[in-house]
Amino acid sequence: MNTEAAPFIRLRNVAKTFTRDGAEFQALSDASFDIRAGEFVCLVGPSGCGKSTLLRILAGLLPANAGSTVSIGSPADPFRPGRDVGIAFQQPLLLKWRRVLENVMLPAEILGLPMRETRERARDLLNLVGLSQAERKYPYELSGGMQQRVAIARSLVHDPKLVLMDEPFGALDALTRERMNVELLRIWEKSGKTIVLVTHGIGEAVFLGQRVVVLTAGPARMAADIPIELPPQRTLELKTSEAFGAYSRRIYGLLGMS
Ligand SMILES: Nc1ncnc2c1ncn2[C@@H]1O[C@H](COP(=O)(O)OP(=O)(O)OP(=O)(O)O)[C@@H](O)[C@H]1O
Repeated sequence: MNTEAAPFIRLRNVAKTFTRDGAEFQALSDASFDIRAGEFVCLVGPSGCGKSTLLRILAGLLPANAGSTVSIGSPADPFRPGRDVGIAFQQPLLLKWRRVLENVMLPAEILGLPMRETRERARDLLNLVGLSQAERKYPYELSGGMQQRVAIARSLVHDPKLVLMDEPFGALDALTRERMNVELLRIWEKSGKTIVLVTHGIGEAVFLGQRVVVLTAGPARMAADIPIELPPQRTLELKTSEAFGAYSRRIYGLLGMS
């Protein structure tokens, strides 16, 4: 008997074809990998290789081609895409007329979850992202990094099983981005969520991911699924280590950049 727990997400031969100007266009082909519950997986690859397409398939926003297997959750604990997914994008997309706390509460409000518990949870999350002093501020009063922290708190407020992040730090300056990477790992450890994060940054993927899935363009396909065996306590010094450099070089090589 197989005693190993079934993965939380199972992808087999996932492909997506779009029709453009009357012709078929392959945006993603043959993505096959598993994600365990609580794992942090990064998807890395050049522009147009199908990263966001894969994220949209995981979010249940886009159907994959026939023949693809996308299985999330289990029959005993079925996955409900609208309810169980939290999303953070490159732009924080906060509502400018709502205060920080009210922005964080929004997904739970839309889902009709109880307000009192939601407010408490939103406060806990603002504390987790280091913004408990800012709950009554408006988005324009916050820096870009602070706004992105609000967006991360918002993605967690309805207690989703899966958090999908599409270049969440792409709009931030390099130093804030590095700081947010460390913060995100801390938030992930505390929240125990399964996170799938899309990035163009090879260093960012190696630093954050327990695994890095490499996608290539022209044609779009999955090139590798690499376990990152670096110490669990990831500090910025790690980025100068030999092991970190070796993982990064391997991914640059897969992307034809070395
Ligand atoms: N709805 C759609 N209809 C037609 N083509 C699409 C659609 N969505 C995406 N594409 C195309 O599929 C390809 C993959 O797009 P996708 O956004 O997944 O790439 P990406 O790797 O996330 O790129 P980037 O890093 O630039 O965001 C692109 O060529 C894109 O133009």
